[in-house]
Amino acid sequence: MTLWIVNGKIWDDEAGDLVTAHLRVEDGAIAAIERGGKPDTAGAETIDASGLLVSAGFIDMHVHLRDPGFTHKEDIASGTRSAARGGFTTIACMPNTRPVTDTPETVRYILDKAAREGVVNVLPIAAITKNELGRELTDFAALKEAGAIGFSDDGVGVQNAQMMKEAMLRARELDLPIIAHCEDDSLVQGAWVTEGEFSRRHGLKGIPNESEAIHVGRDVLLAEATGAHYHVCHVSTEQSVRLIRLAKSIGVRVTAEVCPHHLVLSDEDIPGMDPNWKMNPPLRTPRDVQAVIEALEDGTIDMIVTDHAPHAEEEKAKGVDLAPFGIVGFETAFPLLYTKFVKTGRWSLGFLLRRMTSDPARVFGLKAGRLEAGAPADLTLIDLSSEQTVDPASFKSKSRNTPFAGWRLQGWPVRTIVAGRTVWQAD
Ligand SMILES: NC(=O)N[C@@H](CC(=O)O)C(=O)O
Ligand SMILES: [Zn+2]
Ligand SMILES: [Zn+2]
Repeated sequence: MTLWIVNGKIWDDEAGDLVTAHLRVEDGAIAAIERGGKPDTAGAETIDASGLLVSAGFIDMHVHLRDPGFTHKEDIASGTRSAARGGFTTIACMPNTRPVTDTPETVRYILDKAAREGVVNVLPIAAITKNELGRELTDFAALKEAGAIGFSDDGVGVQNAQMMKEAMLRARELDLPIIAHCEDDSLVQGAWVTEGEFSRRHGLKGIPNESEAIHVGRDVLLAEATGAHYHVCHVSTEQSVRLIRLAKSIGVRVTAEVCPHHLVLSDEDIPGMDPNWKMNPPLRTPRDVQAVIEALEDGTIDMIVTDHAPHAEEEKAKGVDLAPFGIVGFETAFPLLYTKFVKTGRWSLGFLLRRMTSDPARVFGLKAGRLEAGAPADLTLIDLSSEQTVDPASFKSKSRNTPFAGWRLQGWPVRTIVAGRTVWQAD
């Protein structure tokens, strides 16, 4: 079956600009990209993308689908629809579910349910330790065999260095990454905001930057010693950036990600005791925000991820001390970054797209993420001129925990295509 997507604009790296192109899709894959001219679409299904950006579908290597076990927050059906609305076509889900994704059965449950009820590609990440308790490693080989693409105890840090070293040795043997949530528990002690202006003004205990960076420092040394691919989750501090930059400069196999909220918000933006501004890692100081932006720009940080972390309204309503950490991310990520960094002239559109498509694909060895013949026809169509106000009530996610409600943003996805099939379209 042939599908043509005609008259769209694609980013051309050589030209450093948008050019008009027509994409021919055959059997779920991109068969050809024709620049300019008028394609012969006779008899084929055709999508007119006039006035729209056509990008490779976004890839998000850090998300929480809450399935199994916390399906009142999100499930695979709602989470993948939320992803599709945000323009994401491949997502990697974290194992802090119930049960924790620490057995081949749970990995298979996720893949089976995603195949039946999901609308985008779902890549399961399995736990490093059983029940994410940090006491005993999971069976990495069996988890890989079942379909896990990497290992993480996201939600908590692996506190024991020997445990982490052993994990890296085993991951190295299987050629899969360790994807680390970096947090030293002994340095955190119940705080919910960073040490900074906000915590001082309100007399709150703060989460110090070292609680993250101390794990990064430890783990790049372990990655150097073991040769494992070590990927740092949601980098938020200047100190972590410095360590990753140093490790990369000496050839350690380290890669890293950053979330939109850590690029756009600092602790000084927190309006008050609002649980929708509570996430882990916390919003850091303006100096840290500058450091992670520069790190993303110079390649120290490889990619953007949302860390989509849905929580139910009644859970977030418990107040800042009791509410769980986390904010939803899929449905605001692109317009937020387009508005804040591309519209303002700081980044080219091509740069933003790369960090959301081909860079995660390169780091994790995925076939998607590129607009080229032979690649899967996972595509996102975006109206770069459309302006909308963020309305959590419109989210496809089951949860609404966002600090961006009411923000006026530009550059909204309008249609998401996975393997040549439209999985979401704006009304
Ligand atoms: N980021 C968060 O604030 N929360 C995540 C856990 C995590 O990513 O560490 C969650 O699962 O809710
Ligand atoms: Zn985490
Ligand atoms: Zn997470």
